[in-house]
Amino acid sequence: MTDTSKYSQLALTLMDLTTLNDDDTDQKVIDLCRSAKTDAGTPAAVCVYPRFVPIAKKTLRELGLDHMKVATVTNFPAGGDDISIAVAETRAAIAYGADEVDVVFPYRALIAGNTDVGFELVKQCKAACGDTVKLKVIIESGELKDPALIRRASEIAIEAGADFIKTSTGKVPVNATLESARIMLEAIRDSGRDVAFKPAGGIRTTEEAAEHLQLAEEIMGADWITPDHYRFGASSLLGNLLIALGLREGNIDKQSY
Ligand SMILES: O=C[C@H](O)COP(=O)(O)O
Repeated sequence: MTDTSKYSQLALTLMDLTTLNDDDTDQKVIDLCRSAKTDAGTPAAVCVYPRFVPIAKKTLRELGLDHMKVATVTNFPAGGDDISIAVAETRAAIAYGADEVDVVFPYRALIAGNTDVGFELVKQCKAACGDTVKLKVIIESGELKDPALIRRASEIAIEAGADFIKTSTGKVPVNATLESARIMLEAIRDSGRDVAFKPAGGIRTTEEAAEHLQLAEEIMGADWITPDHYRFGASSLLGNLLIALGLREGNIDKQSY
Protein backbone atom coordinates (compact mmCIF):
# COMPACT_ATOMS: atom_id res chain seq x y z
CA MET A 1 0.00 0.00 0.00
CA THR A 2 1.38 3.42 -0.91
CA ASP A 3 1.63 6.19 1.67
CA THR A 4 -1.14 8.04 -0.15
CA SER A 5 -3.46 5.04 0.07
CA LYS A 6 -2.52 4.42 3.70
CA TYR A 7 -3.21 7.98 4.80
CA SER A 8 -6.35 8.26 2.65
CA GLN A 9 -7.80 5.11 4.17
CA LEU A 10 -6.90 6.24 7.68
CA ALA A 11 -8.25 9.77 7.15
CA LEU A 12 -11.55 8.39 5.88
CA THR A 13 -12.14 6.41 9.07
CA LEU A 14 -11.20 9.46 11.18
CA MET A 15 -13.54 11.90 9.52
CA ASP A 16 -16.43 13.83 11.02
CA LEU A 17 -18.24 14.23 7.71
CA THR A 18 -19.67 17.70 8.05
CA THR A 19 -22.37 19.95 6.71
CA LEU A 20 -22.84 23.20 8.62
CA ASN A 21 -24.38 25.50 6.05
CA ASP A 22 -27.21 28.00 6.38
CA ASP A 23 -29.06 26.31 3.52
CA ASP A 24 -28.89 22.79 4.98
CA THR A 25 -32.10 20.77 4.65
CA ASP A 26 -33.27 17.32 5.70
CA GLN A 27 -32.53 16.12 2.16
CA LYS A 28 -28.98 17.48 2.23
CA VAL A 29 -28.36 15.73 5.53
CA ILE A 30 -29.83 12.47 4.17
CA ASP A 31 -27.55 12.74 1.11
CA LEU A 32 -24.55 13.41 3.38
CA CYS A 33 -25.35 10.29 5.42
CA ARG A 34 -25.71 8.22 2.24
CA SER A 35 -22.31 9.41 1.04
CA ALA A 36 -20.80 7.96 4.21
CA LYS A 37 -21.34 4.42 2.94
CA THR A 38 -18.25 3.79 0.82
CA ASP A 39 -16.29 0.78 -0.42
CA ALA A 40 -13.44 1.87 1.86
CA GLY A 41 -15.59 1.89 5.01
CA THR A 42 -17.25 4.81 6.77
CA PRO A 43 -16.23 8.03 8.47
CA ALA A 44 -16.37 8.07 12.27
CA ALA A 45 -19.27 10.52 12.44
CA VAL A 46 -21.43 13.01 10.66
CA CYS A 47 -21.54 16.55 12.04
CA VAL A 48 -24.71 18.59 11.49
CA TYR A 49 -26.62 21.47 13.06
CA PRO A 50 -28.66 20.42 16.12
CA ARG A 51 -32.06 20.44 14.37
CA PHE A 52 -30.77 17.81 11.92
CA VAL A 53 -29.51 15.37 14.56
CA PRO A 54 -32.75 13.30 14.56
CA ILE A 55 -32.86 12.89 10.75
CA ALA A 56 -29.15 12.03 10.71
CA LYS A 57 -29.63 9.35 13.38
CA LYS A 58 -32.66 7.91 11.58
CA THR A 59 -30.90 7.86 8.20
CA LEU A 60 -27.74 6.25 9.54
CA ARG A 61 -29.88 3.61 11.28
CA GLU A 62 -31.75 2.85 8.05
CA LEU A 63 -28.45 2.58 6.17
CA GLY A 64 -27.13 0.09 8.74
CA LEU A 65 -24.54 2.63 9.87
CA ASP A 66 -25.54 2.75 13.54
CA HIS A 67 -21.88 2.50 14.50
CA MET A 68 -21.36 6.03 13.18
CA LYS A 69 -21.71 8.86 15.67
CA VAL A 70 -23.79 11.97 15.18
CA ALA A 71 -22.01 15.14 16.26
CA THR A 72 -23.42 18.64 16.46
CA VAL A 73 -22.33 22.16 17.37
CA THR A 74 -23.24 24.57 20.17
CA ASN A 75 -22.29 28.15 21.02
CA PHE A 76 -21.52 28.10 17.30
CA PRO A 77 -19.86 29.80 15.57
CA ALA A 78 -19.55 33.00 17.60
CA GLY A 79 -18.15 31.50 20.81
CA GLY A 80 -20.06 33.88 23.07
CA ASP A 81 -19.25 34.07 26.78
CA ASP A 82 -22.77 33.44 28.15
CA ILE A 83 -22.31 30.13 29.94
CA SER A 84 -26.04 29.57 30.46
CA ILE A 85 -26.68 29.78 26.71
CA ALA A 86 -23.85 27.36 25.87
CA VAL A 87 -25.08 24.90 28.50
CA ALA A 88 -28.73 25.20 27.39
CA GLU A 89 -27.74 24.58 23.77
CA THR A 90 -25.60 21.63 24.80
CA ARG A 91 -28.48 20.11 26.79
CA ALA A 92 -30.81 20.64 23.83
CA ALA A 93 -28.32 18.97 21.47
CA ILE A 94 -28.14 15.95 23.76
CA ALA A 95 -31.94 15.86 23.96
CA TYR A 96 -32.01 15.70 20.14
CA GLY A 97 -29.83 12.59 20.42
CA ALA A 98 -26.33 13.89 19.70
CA ASP A 99 -23.51 11.49 20.56
CA GLU A 100 -20.91 14.24 20.44
CA VAL A 101 -21.11 18.00 20.99
CA ASP A 102 -18.63 20.47 19.48
CA VAL A 103 -18.86 23.63 21.60
CA VAL A 104 -17.11 26.87 20.71
CA PHE A 105 -14.82 28.17 23.43
CA PRO A 106 -15.34 31.86 24.36
CA TYR A 107 -12.16 32.77 22.56
CA ARG A 108 -12.81 36.52 22.43
CA ALA A 109 -13.07 36.58 26.21
CA LEU A 110 -9.70 34.84 26.40
CA ILE A 111 -8.16 37.36 23.99
CA ALA A 112 -9.51 40.05 26.35
CA GLY A 113 -7.70 38.36 29.25
CA ASN A 114 -10.54 36.39 30.86
CA THR A 115 -9.43 32.79 31.46
CA ASP A 116 -12.17 31.95 33.97
CA VAL A 117 -15.21 32.07 31.70
CA GLY A 118 -13.73 29.57 29.24
CA PHE A 119 -12.85 27.15 32.02
CA GLU A 120 -16.30 27.40 33.58
CA LEU A 121 -18.14 27.12 30.25
CA VAL A 122 -16.27 23.95 29.29
CA LYS A 123 -16.68 22.49 32.78
CA GLN A 124 -20.45 23.05 32.81
CA CYS A 125 -20.93 21.81 29.24
CA LYS A 126 -18.96 18.66 30.08
CA ALA A 127 -21.13 18.16 33.17
CA ALA A 128 -24.19 18.36 30.87
CA CYS A 129 -22.61 15.73 28.59
CA GLY A 130 -21.82 13.27 31.37
CA ASP A 131 -19.75 10.20 30.55
CA THR A 132 -21.68 9.11 27.48
CA VAL A 133 -21.55 12.21 25.26
CA LYS A 134 -18.15 13.42 24.02
CA LEU A 135 -17.40 17.14 24.30
CA LYS A 136 -15.17 18.66 21.63
CA VAL A 137 -14.01 22.18 22.42
CA ILE A 138 -13.39 24.46 19.43
CA ILE A 139 -10.77 27.02 20.42
CA GLU A 140 -10.85 28.93 17.08
CA SER A 141 -7.08 28.95 16.75
CA GLY A 142 -7.14 31.15 13.63
CA GLU A 143 -8.69 33.98 15.64
CA LEU A 144 -6.53 33.47 18.74
CA LYS A 145 -3.52 33.78 16.38
CA ASP A 146 -0.87 34.12 19.13
CA PRO A 147 0.78 30.72 19.80
CA ALA A 148 0.72 31.45 23.54
CA LEU A 149 -3.05 32.01 23.43
CA ILE A 150 -3.59 28.83 21.39
CA ARG A 151 -1.60 26.92 23.99
CA ARG A 152 -3.48 28.59 26.87
CA ALA A 153 -6.91 27.89 25.37
CA SER A 154 -5.91 24.27 24.83
CA GLU A 155 -4.74 23.95 28.44
CA ILE A 156 -7.89 25.55 29.84
CA ALA A 157 -10.14 23.29 27.76
CA ILE A 158 -8.20 20.20 28.81
CA GLU A 159 -8.17 21.16 32.49
CA ALA A 160 -11.93 21.83 32.37
CA GLY A 161 -12.68 18.34 31.05
CA ALA A 162 -12.74 18.49 27.25
CA ASP A 163 -12.73 15.09 25.55
CA PHE A 164 -11.36 16.64 22.36
CA ILE A 165 -9.77 19.98 21.52
CA LYS A 166 -10.67 21.18 18.03
CA THR A 167 -8.97 23.89 16.03
CA SER A 168 -11.73 25.75 14.22
CA THR A 169 -15.33 26.32 13.28
CA GLY A 170 -14.57 26.50 9.57
CA LYS A 171 -16.31 29.90 9.61
CA VAL A 172 -13.36 32.27 10.03
CA PRO A 173 -10.63 33.25 7.55
CA VAL A 174 -7.93 31.01 9.08
CA ASN A 175 -8.92 27.50 10.12
CA ALA A 176 -6.84 24.37 10.77
CA THR A 177 -3.13 24.92 10.17
CA LEU A 178 -0.18 22.66 10.85
CA GLU A 179 1.22 25.34 13.18
CA SER A 180 -1.88 25.41 15.38
CA ALA A 181 -2.15 21.62 15.23
CA ARG A 182 1.40 21.29 16.57
CA ILE A 183 0.71 23.59 19.51
CA MET A 184 -2.51 21.77 20.39
CA LEU A 185 -1.05 18.27 20.06
CA GLU A 186 1.88 19.30 22.26
CA ALA A 187 -0.58 20.66 24.84
CA ILE A 188 -2.36 17.28 24.83
CA ARG A 189 0.92 15.38 25.12
CA ASP A 190 2.21 17.61 27.92
CA SER A 191 -1.06 17.39 29.86
CA GLY A 192 -0.62 13.64 30.31
CA ARG A 193 -4.40 13.31 29.93
CA ASP A 194 -6.33 11.11 27.55
CA VAL A 195 -7.60 13.94 25.36
CA ALA A 196 -8.23 13.78 21.63
CA PHE A 197 -7.61 16.20 18.76
CA LYS A 198 -9.73 17.43 15.84
CA PRO A 199 -8.30 19.67 13.15
CA ALA A 200 -11.23 21.20 11.26
CA GLY A 201 -11.86 23.71 8.55
CA GLY A 202 -10.21 24.03 5.18
CA ILE A 203 -8.83 20.48 4.98
CA ARG A 204 -9.79 19.34 1.48
CA THR A 205 -6.99 17.33 -0.07
CA THR A 206 -5.42 13.97 0.61
CA GLU A 207 -2.05 15.71 0.91
CA GLU A 208 -3.31 18.09 3.60
CA ALA A 209 -4.83 15.22 5.56
CA ALA A 210 -1.59 13.22 5.26
CA GLU A 211 0.47 16.17 6.54
CA HIS A 212 -1.77 16.47 9.59
CA LEU A 213 -1.53 12.74 10.26
CA GLN A 214 2.27 12.75 9.94
CA LEU A 215 2.43 15.58 12.47
CA ALA A 216 0.25 13.62 14.90
CA GLU A 217 2.45 10.56 14.40
CA GLU A 218 5.54 12.64 15.19
CA ILE A 219 4.11 14.08 18.41
CA MET A 220 1.83 11.30 19.73
CA GLY A 221 3.01 8.17 17.89
CA ALA A 222 1.22 6.25 15.13
CA ASP A 223 -0.61 3.92 17.53
CA TRP A 224 -2.33 6.87 19.20
CA ILE A 225 -4.17 7.80 16.00
CA THR A 226 -7.59 6.14 16.26
CA PRO A 227 -11.13 7.58 16.00
CA ASP A 228 -11.14 7.84 19.81
CA HIS A 229 -8.16 10.21 19.64
CA TYR A 230 -8.29 11.90 16.27
CA ARG A 231 -10.92 13.31 13.90
CA PHE A 232 -10.90 15.48 10.83
CA GLY A 233 -13.74 18.01 10.65
CA ALA A 234 -14.29 18.36 6.94
CA SER A 235 -17.05 19.03 4.44
CA SER A 236 -15.07 18.55 1.22
CA LEU A 237 -12.47 15.86 1.91
CA LEU A 238 -14.31 12.57 1.43
CA GLY A 239 -14.54 12.72 -2.36
CA ASN A 240 -10.83 13.44 -2.66
CA LEU A 241 -9.94 10.51 -0.41
CA LEU A 242 -12.12 8.24 -2.54
CA ILE A 243 -10.37 9.46 -5.71
CA ALA A 244 -6.98 8.78 -4.07
CA LEU A 245 -8.19 5.29 -3.17
CA GLY A 246 -9.27 4.66 -6.76
CA LEU A 247 -12.93 4.39 -5.74
CA ARG A 248 -14.19 7.48 -7.50
CA GLU A 249 -13.29 9.23 -10.71
CA GLY A 250 -13.18 12.96 -10.95
CA ASN A 251 -11.50 16.22 -10.38
CA ILE A 252 -10.71 17.04 -6.77
CA ASP A 253 -11.83 20.62 -7.27
CA LYS A 254 -15.35 19.47 -8.05
CA GLN A 255 -16.04 17.39 -4.95
CA SER A 256 -18.98 18.47 -2.83
CA TYR A 257 -18.19 16.15 0.06
O1 LIG B 1 -16.05 21.31 11.74
C1 LIG B 1 -15.91 21.29 10.55
C2 LIG B 1 -15.82 22.46 9.69
O2 LIG B 1 -16.92 23.30 9.84
C3 LIG B 1 -15.69 22.05 8.26
O3 LIG B 1 -15.02 23.02 7.54
P1 LIG B 1 -14.83 22.87 5.98
O4 LIG B 1 -16.18 23.14 5.37
O5 LIG B 1 -13.82 23.93 5.62
O6 LIG B 1 -14.36 21.50 5.66
